Amino acid sequence: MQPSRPKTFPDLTNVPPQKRPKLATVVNALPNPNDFIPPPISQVVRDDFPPVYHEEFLQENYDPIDNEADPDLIHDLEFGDYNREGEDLVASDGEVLPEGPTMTQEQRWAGSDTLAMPPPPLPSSRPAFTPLNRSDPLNIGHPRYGLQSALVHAYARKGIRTLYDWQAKCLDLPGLLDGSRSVVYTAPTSGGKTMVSEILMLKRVFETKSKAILVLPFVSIVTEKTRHLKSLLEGTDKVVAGYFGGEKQKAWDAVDIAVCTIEKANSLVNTALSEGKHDELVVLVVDELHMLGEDRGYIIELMLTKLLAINQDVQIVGMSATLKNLPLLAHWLRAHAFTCDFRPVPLHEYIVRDNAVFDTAAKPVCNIPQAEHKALKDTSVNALVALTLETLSEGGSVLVFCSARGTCVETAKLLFSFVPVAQADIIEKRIELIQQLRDTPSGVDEILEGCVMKGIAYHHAGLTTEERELLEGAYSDGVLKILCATATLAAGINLPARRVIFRSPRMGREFLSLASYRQMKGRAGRAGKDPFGESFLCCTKMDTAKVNELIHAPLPSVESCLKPEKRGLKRALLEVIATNLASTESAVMTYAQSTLLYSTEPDEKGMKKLVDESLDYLLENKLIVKEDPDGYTAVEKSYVATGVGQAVVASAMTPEDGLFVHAELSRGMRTIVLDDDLHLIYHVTPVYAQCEVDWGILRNAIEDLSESGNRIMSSVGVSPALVHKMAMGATLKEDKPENVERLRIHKRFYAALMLQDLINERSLSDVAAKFDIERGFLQSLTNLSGGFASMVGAFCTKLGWGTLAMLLEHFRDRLVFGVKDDVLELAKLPYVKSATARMFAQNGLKNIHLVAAASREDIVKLLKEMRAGRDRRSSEQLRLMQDDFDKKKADIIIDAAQRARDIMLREY
Ligand SMILES: Nc1ncnc2c1ncn2[C@@H]1O[C@H](COP(=O)(O)OP(=O)(O)OP(=O)(O)O)[C@@H](O)[C@H]1O
Repeated sequence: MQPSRPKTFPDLTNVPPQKRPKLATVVNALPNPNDFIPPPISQVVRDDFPPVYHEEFLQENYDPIDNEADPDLIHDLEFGDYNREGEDLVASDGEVLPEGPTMTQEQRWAGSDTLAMPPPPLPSSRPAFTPLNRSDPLNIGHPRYGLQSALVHAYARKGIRTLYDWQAKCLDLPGLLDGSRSVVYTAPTSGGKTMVSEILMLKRVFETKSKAILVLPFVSIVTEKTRHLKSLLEGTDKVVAGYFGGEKQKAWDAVDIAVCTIEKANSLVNTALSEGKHDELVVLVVDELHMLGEDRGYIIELMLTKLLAINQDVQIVGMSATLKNLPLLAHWLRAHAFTCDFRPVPLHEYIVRDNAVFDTAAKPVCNIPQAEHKALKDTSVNALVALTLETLSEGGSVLVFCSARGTCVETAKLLFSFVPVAQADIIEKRIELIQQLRDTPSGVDEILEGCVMKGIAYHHAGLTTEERELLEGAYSDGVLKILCATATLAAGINLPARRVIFRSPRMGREFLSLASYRQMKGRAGRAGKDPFGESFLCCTKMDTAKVNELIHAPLPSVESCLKPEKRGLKRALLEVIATNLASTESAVMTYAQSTLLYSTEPDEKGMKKLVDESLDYLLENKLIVKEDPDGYTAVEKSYVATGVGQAVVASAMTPEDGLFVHAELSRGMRTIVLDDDLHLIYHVTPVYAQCEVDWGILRNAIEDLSESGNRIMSSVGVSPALVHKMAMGATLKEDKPENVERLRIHKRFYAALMLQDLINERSLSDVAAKFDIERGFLQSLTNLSGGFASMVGAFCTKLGWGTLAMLLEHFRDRLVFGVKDDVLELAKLPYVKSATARMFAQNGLKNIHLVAAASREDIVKLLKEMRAGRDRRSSEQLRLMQDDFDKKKADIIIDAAQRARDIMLREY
């Protein structure tokens, strides 16, 4: 007989691990549409885990400051006298609270993994005790950290009141807090590295009234961090701005903290150098410093080398979770090296093979019983489902890393069959999420919609930015419990999970790299929510040896990418010459000797040869010229950047891309066709977009071109004969430079055709279908083009081609908003995407002034009409919620239009 089952999962979040029911009990108690009851796991994994709870965990995570308005609490923060070094915990009302188990300093230092003790019960309600003492060096309000009260409170609201011991020790290194020494440090993922850099950065910015740059690897992290710092600094006079991609850049003069992608940070440093404003920069923080050794990382090396070469007092703060040759990097950056292996949430790592679970020493831990359900015959699928359900039953969340986008969708669908329906309150939030997904420009996929109802989603680069942001937010808020994702998720924003499961040790066709594996498994364990995190790597027998190698591999040393076989020195030297940092041969050589490359291999002769070869390339391609000494004072010839060389640096292109763009623009200027957008679109289509041409589709597209389209095609060098041949199956080998160039032009033209459709207001989904690509790819192409349009604009401005620069800049906006000229301003309003802007215009709201004067009812009516088709699929409940939401949206739209109108009137 089937056991009677409750309708929902039991909520086990606050139940200590040993008191939780074993997996078998939990799973058997689940409602299951498919009558699936996995047999009991013979030995529950949980039993083997030391229940690691400790005082620090409880204190850091019990957050009395959740209640922002509590005046007593604010008082306590400022005047409290809780002494961490042994005194009692004193409640705000004077009551002395019992002490939990404490860690010795050594235990804290060694990391919490070493501490195993029974968990003290979590009190259901606990009075706010005074956790801070301004004379305690661990207290973030201690004067040595120079944080203003507003900042201390802001951190406290985020749950950070005291520093971890390692953070305080690191900050205590000589010269760090006064900014006179640089530092590079490592700590495991989620170890709290960011806090150290933030204290250093904020202290200096407030004390010196100078600027800081924070360098992060991806746009998503730049936006997340910009938001975080803005909320932290709210109410102070400091301005934070994000610099990335196609965004219009805020003038650096008006900004105190610039949060940048690597490329943008380098551009800011170049601008500061050429304008002689580099002394305004006091701190430069580089997160993920190990990226120095990766493809884009050479720009980090160029940037840091420039700062080292000017001998300015810029404090460099570099951090990473995966750095092996720390001393070498510290030596190069004239910095302290600091390392620690503390992780506030311990991580347990396992390998799963044929339903057997092993620890990293290959010791068997437990067996996952094989279910009889036919969908679970494959042992890796069986393990995936059992491991996922167990964590769900405990109220935890799961990240399932999959090797490809298709596998993400398949995995989500598979889990959908076995995950039960949740409680009503969370269902409501999921319905809201679905509605928001439906409201995105491309709507929501039906599979995703179904999965979301059960708290499952997939996440990969094929989704649009809006979709990904909504899913990420819902996952962080606990509305979604399972994310099936590709590696892009781990590399992007921080979305931790109780349990991380790797469906296989492969990403795409490649075996997992050590760096990716570390980053992905590091997502296990949510600080403040989980007592520990777990990572399960599923593999087959065939993979055993390679998996073993992976989990025991030492970290690779970071190497310079300026080696001649990698990036070389061309861009580096062009930048220092164009920014007047070095002009003579000896100065260029001094700069080259400040690189990581030279620091790693101090071979003067080898470096001289490399410098000479690079200078020859720059001279040959007329990016620099050699000026003779004046015969009186100068003893050395000096190098000067030509107009094109200056333009390449100002636009932040590589010399190769810059030369290509220059050649194309010069040709284009002679034959420019202005009766069709396509020509200008072609020039803002990124030369580096990874766009594979479907030659059959290209052939069809060029057959449909207008007469002016045909002129543009031949003007840029697209050959219909070649397209036809390729569509018939011919190949063009990239073994000759002219073939490489021809392919590059055809790829660029193909991408330009996609962009042309978008700015003529065809929907993302339609264009993606026409060119048979994913919507996410298409969207990232538009974002890249927005960024590239700004680069080409800067290029033209530097060359004095002002009119062309203006035309291209205008296209930047049209690309970003995907609209024709007449509704561009409308599309910039919040919640008004291209289709809504067009709908407004067609219904008489043709400009900002008219929207500003419109009534809430007018706007609500139009918004309702916009989603009329989609509403047919919605339930009554959902429609009512949507009506409410429309009213809020209408108010925001009108308010934004009124503000935009006022600015326009003022400027006029
Ligand atoms: N002293 C502290 N007290 C309490 N929480 C902290 C403290 N320091 C950091 N945290 C919290 O720990 C979590 C992880 O910290 P953080 O993001 O700084 O780690 P990280 O080492 O930079 O991780 P990653 O390698 O993933 O970037 C964050 O939620 C942060 O707010």
